[in-house]
Amino acid sequence: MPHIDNNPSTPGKFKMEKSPYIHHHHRLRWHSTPLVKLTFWSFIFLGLILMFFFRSSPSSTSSSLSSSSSSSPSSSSSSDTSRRSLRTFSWGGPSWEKRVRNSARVRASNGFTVLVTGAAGFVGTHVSAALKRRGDGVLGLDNFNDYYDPSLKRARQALLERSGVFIVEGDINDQALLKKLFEVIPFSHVMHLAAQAGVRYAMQNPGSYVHSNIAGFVNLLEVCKSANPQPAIVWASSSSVYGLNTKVPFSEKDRTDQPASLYAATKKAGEEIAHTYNHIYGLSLTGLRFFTVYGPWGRPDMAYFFFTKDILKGKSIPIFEASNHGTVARDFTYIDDIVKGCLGALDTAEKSTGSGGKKTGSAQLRVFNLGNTSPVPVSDLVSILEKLLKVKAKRTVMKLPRNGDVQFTHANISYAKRELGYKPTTDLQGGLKKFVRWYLSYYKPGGKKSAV
Ligand SMILES: O=C(O)[C@H]1O[C@H](OP(=O)(O)OP(=O)(O)OC[C@H]2O[C@@H](n3ccc(=O)[nH]c3=O)[C@H](O)[C@@H]2O)[C@H](O)[C@@H](O)[C@@H]1O
Repeated sequence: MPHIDNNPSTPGKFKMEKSPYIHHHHRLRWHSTPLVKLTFWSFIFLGLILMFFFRSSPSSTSSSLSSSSSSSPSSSSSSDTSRRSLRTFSWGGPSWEKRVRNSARVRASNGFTVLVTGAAGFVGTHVSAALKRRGDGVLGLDNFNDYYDPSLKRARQALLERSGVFIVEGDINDQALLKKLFEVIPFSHVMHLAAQAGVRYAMQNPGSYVHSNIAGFVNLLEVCKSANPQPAIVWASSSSVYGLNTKVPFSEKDRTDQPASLYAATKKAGEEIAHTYNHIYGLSLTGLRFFTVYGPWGRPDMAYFFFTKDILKGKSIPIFEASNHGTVARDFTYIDDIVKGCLGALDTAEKSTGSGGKKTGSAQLRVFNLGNTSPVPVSDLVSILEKLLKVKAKRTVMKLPRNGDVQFTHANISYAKRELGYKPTTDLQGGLKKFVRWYLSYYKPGGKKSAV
């Protein structure tokens, strides 16, 4: 976030700081020249305007930022980022508070009160809807950034609204907003899914990953540790933390100190940060390492999604392969299975132990793989899509770019099975069938929506 201190110092500022105190006689000299006086006061005036501009973002506004580009992640620029940083959100007031309370109202006996960050995102929408369906109180939070087409996020929001879930518009970096939410609702759980996602985009906009996945996460944990009662937190880590690990299938005990992308490094940092907050403040924390989640209402920046769009358009699709024609594969995991894993993690999360910002005993700290245990080569993913779409893809085989991608992922899920009762039941063929059905109805030719 741009800060007033980050503005380059002006010559006037420099003179202001140095001259009056260190070289007193110089100060007298400049004040004798009208031109110097004019320049001096112009800088003061400019400085005041700048100060007013930055300070006038009220505390009820947040620094959005997290991300990036317009519809395509590749079109971002630093000016985009700073423009977004100044985006404001309005929140507060009696009718806003009423919507917050209604949304968070628990309907089932022993139901939870869950704050879902990233609720307009792919996983966030599905998890919020599932929690609401079973009678938990759910409040969403999302900054609706334009990393990918925000109209899809708005459509998900409308979907949730119909089931009674209100999404507060704001950023996880906005401490005043988070504090306010905890003042209004004593959340029993936080499902933290807000993040800057995407492996390859991290090379174009590294700051957005640090801002959302590290600074935003720390800000959220700061508010949670001071809340009374402290909530239990379940949050999204990533299969990418295994990085260059070659031992398969990936087990939670394997090394995760060789991330291949900044994205992976920020998720790994999140796991270490979780350890710290658990250790110092007694926060109950569960990290879920998602393995390439796909399905209806998915993310347009992911391969299965834009392959579908491009196959339908007759545009060629780049299929990555490793050196020596090595297969690139992913343990694609269907959204409904991931949702079950998220609910299982919430249901088995123990209470945090801290109070008044102080730890009173040890608390639960867990990390689970949520995968499908069945890696599929990317070329097979394309073949399945061709059959479902009844269109032949124009394939362009390319070398796996050296920008963060790993060659394969494969989850060992026995720990999640034992502790969370996690058992994926949808294979890639069945899951893509549901995705394609959704895609075709959402982006109906002649319909209102156009594929991003
Ligand atoms: O499992 C995870 O933790 C991660 O899964 C995905 O990352 P990724 O597996 O790279 O998903 P895609 O970008 O959809 O790529 C899927 C596969 O298609 C390949 N691909 C991608 C893009 C492309 O143009 N061509 C291509 O062959 C990739 O190498 C990869 O093997 C998500 O984008 C991340 O946010 C998430 O954290």
